[in-house]
Amino acid sequence: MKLILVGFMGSGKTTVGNLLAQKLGLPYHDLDDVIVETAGKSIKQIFADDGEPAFRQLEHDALKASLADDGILGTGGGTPIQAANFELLKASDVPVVLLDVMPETIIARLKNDTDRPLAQQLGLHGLVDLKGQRDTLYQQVSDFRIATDDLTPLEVVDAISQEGFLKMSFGRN
Ligand SMILES: Nc1ncnc2c1ncn2[C@@H]1O[C@H](COP(=O)(O)OP(=O)(O)OP(=O)(O)O)[C@@H](O)[C@H]1O
Ligand SMILES: O=C(O)C1=C[C@@H](O)[C@@H](O)[C@H](O)C1
Ligand SMILES: [Mg+2]
Repeated sequence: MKLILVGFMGSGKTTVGNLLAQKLGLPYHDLDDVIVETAGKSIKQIFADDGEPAFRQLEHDALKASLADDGILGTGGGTPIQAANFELLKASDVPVVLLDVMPETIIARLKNDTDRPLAQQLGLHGLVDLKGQRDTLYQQVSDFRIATDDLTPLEVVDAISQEGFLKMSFGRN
């Protein structure tokens, strides 16, 4: 991989990752999509049938397999929180960018979402607590942080593109 995006649900990893990959002419890989393809069912269905631990094992296997691929990787919101995944991300020499969001932004972006099982289980305020529990790990795993609350997805792409590591990795802007 050339760049990895991490951040909480609704931070924009999938949206921004797709746009960034398009801009750079690189493939985009979304870890949640890799998991769905491998399992042959939706994330919601994996949680319902097999439980969260089974989902986390699939997620770990997908991360390990994907790191060797070329392109941009958008992780799942919980990916860096699992210790083994945190170690994999820290050990890789791929720049990790944290897309950050304030609680109000998460609530605004996910209020009509029905596909994220944790959002359904915890409710919007439970989600905000979960983000608080995860924030330190998101920060520790990442090389660079962007506060996305007041940026459009394209502005987030521009902010990433302006970073030195991107020029180094891609040799262009
Ligand atoms: N910068 C932004 N400004 C406004 N809306 C955004 C922005 N980024 C993402 N969104 C919107 O927020 C919602 C969630 O975005 P997205 O699916 O990209 O998040 P994610 O980080 O991939 O979440 P998950 O971890 O659950 O996969 C989408 O409806 C998307 O259009
Ligand atoms: O934050 C999380 O733990 C999750 C985020 C999504 O991307 C999915 O990976 C799944 O819904 C779990
Ligand atoms: Mg996503």
